[in-house]
Amino acid sequence: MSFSQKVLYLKTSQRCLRSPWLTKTYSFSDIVHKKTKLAPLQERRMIDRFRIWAKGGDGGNGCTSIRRSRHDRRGKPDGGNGGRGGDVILECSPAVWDLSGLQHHINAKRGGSGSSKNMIGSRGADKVILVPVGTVIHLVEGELPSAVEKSSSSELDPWELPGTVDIESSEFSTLSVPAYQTSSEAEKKAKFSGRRPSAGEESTTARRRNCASPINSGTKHSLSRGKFESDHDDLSNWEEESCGQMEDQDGEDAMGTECEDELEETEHIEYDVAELTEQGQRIVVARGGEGGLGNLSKGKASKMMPKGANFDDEVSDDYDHASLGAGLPGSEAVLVLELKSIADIGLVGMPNAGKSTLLGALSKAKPSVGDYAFTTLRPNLGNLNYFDFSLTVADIPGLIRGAHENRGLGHAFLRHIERTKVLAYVVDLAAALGDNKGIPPWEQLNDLVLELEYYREGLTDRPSLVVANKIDEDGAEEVYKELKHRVSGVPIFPVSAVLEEGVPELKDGLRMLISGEQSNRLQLDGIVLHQDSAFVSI
Ligand SMILES: Nc1nc2c(ncn2[C@@H]2O[C@H](COP(=O)(O)OP(=O)(O)OP(=O)(O)O)[C@@H](O)[C@H]2O)c(=O)[nH]1
Repeated sequence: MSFSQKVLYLKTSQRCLRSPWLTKTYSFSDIVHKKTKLAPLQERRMIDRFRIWAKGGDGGNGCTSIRRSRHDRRGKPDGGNGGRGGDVILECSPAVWDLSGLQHHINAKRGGSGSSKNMIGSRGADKVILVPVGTVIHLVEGELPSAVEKSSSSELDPWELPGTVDIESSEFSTLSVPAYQTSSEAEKKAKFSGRRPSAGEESTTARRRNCASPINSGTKHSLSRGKFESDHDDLSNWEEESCGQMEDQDGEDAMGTECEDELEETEHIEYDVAELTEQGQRIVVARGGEGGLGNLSKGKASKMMPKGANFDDEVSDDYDHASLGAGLPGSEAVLVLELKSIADIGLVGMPNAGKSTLLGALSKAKPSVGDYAFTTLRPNLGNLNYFDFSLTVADIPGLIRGAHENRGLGHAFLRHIERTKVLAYVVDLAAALGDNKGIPPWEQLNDLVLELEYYREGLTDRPSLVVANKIDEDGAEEVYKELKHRVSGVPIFPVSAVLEEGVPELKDGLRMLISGEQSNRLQLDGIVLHQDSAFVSI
């Protein structure tokens, strides 16, 4: 008996021992491994809220290098600057349906270190994350996201120079950082954007840049300088480098503790700071840190100091040559992404009311249709075309009582309704007919309005109409008459989505709501729930 056969035998015998009710001795092949059948809801639940931690790539370290020759024994500095770290970018793409493909922690690449002969380190690669159309960004920590032009990262200039000698530049985007208050606005911007603050900005608490965000530990970098022998006798050209020799000194010094104290904040979310609504739209959520300066640029930077000021004297404490050479950490941000579909018309209704079938009849969309509840797990979008313009229709997953308390798909679809201009309440005329145990259409409407209002007050306060679906079913005509009797204030369209009957009239009705010719709203006052009905069979 081979080893694997022994293992199988042991497993089988153990299984038999654990199951005393089994009288028959099962051979291994008799044991059927049944795959548990998952409900469709469990299989592909839509993720429309997701928390991410984004971190821009750290800047590469500057290089310290001296180039000597037989004609120049003392040598000249020729260390290149470190490359800028990559950005974390969110890109809007219609190819993505929900936020399930995302990861919680997203890091862009670090910039390359500079090298001798004034060679600049490579720019760290951006991390581009695709998110669906209609993604709204809420900010928990970090800097506000900033929009970028519609261009792919490959088109970005790979030789984009880090701050280098332009240390007084203030052209960087003026992003505000609401959650953390520090001594000056300028320092605050620099701290979170991962850029090197200008000399003026650095004056008081320059070392704080080492704790660029509350997520960073107070890790301090210092450059171990290369040792140069100026009286070297070798007549050939040679170079000595100490590129990227960085030491991480763990443990917190006094300044680190100060930083942490300063940044202690309770979580405070800024809602709706940005949204991605168009294909290709890009937003930078975490910026890469600037690269450190090579010793060539450091020399130039010191020459740019105001006359009379000595570079070393002025900033020796906090902003010395060593720290200039270290790449700055990338900025960090904690965000909550939320998906809210954008559509002109939202089809709202109970499960199985026929919303998906109706969307298919109104547009060329082909959503999945099933005779079980919650066939639709994510909003399906379709285009409703008129001869002169077109509208977007969203089939929003079925709503049940208690959805505002997150029952059923709950908030997963309620938030999608927020971004529709017009509501079409789809009711099933046949829900309570004969043996069907559903609820009558007027009660369906009452529940729908209640759920929307419980979720967010005023959500139903937008132009609406009622689609009385399944008019083709036996007895549905009478229910429709009763419905018209009980519901007032909104137009009601009898429709058979399956047979596409009544669809042209419905299209005209929707058009009038969108154009503003009609602005009826469905309100609870307009629904009569209890009255003597002639339809005892319901
Ligand atoms: N007789 C009849 N049946 C219809 C009509 N419209 C839809 N149905 C049927 O009703 C069932 C549910 O249709 P769907 O379009 O999946 O309903 P839904 O409202 O999208 O359902 P959820 O995805 O659960 O929200 C399917 O079996 C359809 O064939 C109609 O006009 N007449």
